[in-house]
Amino acid sequence: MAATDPSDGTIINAAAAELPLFATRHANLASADFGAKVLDCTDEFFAKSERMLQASEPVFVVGKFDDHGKWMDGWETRRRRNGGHDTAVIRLGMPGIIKGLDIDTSHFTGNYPPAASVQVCHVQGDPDDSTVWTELVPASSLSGNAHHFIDITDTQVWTHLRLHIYPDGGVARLRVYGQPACDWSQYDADALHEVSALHHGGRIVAYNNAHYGTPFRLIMPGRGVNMGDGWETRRRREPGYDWCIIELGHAATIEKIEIDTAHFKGNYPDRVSVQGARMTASTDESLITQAMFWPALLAEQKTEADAQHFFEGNALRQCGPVTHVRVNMFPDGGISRVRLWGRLAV
Ligand SMILES: NC(=O)NC(NC(N)=O)C(=O)[O-]
Repeated sequence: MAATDPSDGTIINAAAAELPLFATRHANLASADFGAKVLDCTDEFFAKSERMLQASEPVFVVGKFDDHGKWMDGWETRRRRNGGHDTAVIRLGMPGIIKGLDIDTSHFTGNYPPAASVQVCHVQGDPDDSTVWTELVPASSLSGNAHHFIDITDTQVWTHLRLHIYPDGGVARLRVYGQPACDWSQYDADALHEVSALHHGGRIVAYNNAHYGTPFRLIMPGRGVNMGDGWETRRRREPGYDWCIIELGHAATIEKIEIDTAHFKGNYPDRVSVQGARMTASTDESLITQAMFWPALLAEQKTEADAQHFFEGNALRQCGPVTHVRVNMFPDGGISRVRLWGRLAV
């Protein structure tokens, strides 16, 4: 099936498409890893709705059956005989602005739903009968055993989704890519905060290369689980170095930096450095053009394999409040996590 331009919201069949930009730059807010949960669903006879939120890629296990029928890796309802359609209500792991969706019907061939739609809401706590739902994706055709990437241009913060499938069937994974929102008014303005963290609104803006791994994992909570859980570039065969730009969730004066090379042993960078900049606009284009002047926050430092490196005090150069940082790896390699703690700037 031919891929079509996602900018008009057209659904794309992944079999013919590269991953869209939103899926490479944003975290999946509907991932069980972040605490996303299915709160309610009309039916889950064949396969539990919670499987739809697993971070792992869906699998098909030949010959695996349970008491209900064929074991399927996703959410699957029974065949409806009396009209109506199935729904599932999902609480996102973090409230956020949704940039794109993937309704993934991988391995559902004779039992995928022919259409789906998505509604969203923003509520304190969980939705109830009085909740007003807003349509995010109108009823759209699905095909079997395929990704359906849907570009979203909305700017509001949402807490929950309601997935409708028409009339019934199976969805392997629902992925909701977006930018977590952080309400800084709830935080102590004088304390030190991890301003680069994903859950604090940190964002990977750009990088020169990410042949292996996924750069947004750099700003995830916790330590990496394996070498795939981080940012890794291809082997550099020409002069230069690799870099990645992180937009902080809040402008801050940086007091502490962590570079964690967990699991990178034969491919950790020889050296790292960090630069900072205060930007007025946050579009990718303006960053690239303004990137001529990036004062050093952390001069080049030798790194070690599979280790956390902490830099604070005199190890850091002060350059005032920054909104963005640029992490450099010399000449190339892999980093699992980057964390920057700072005092919030006004
Ligand atoms: N072979 C099947 O998958 N059949 C049924 N589904 C499961 N999971 O057994 C069905 O009717 O959709």
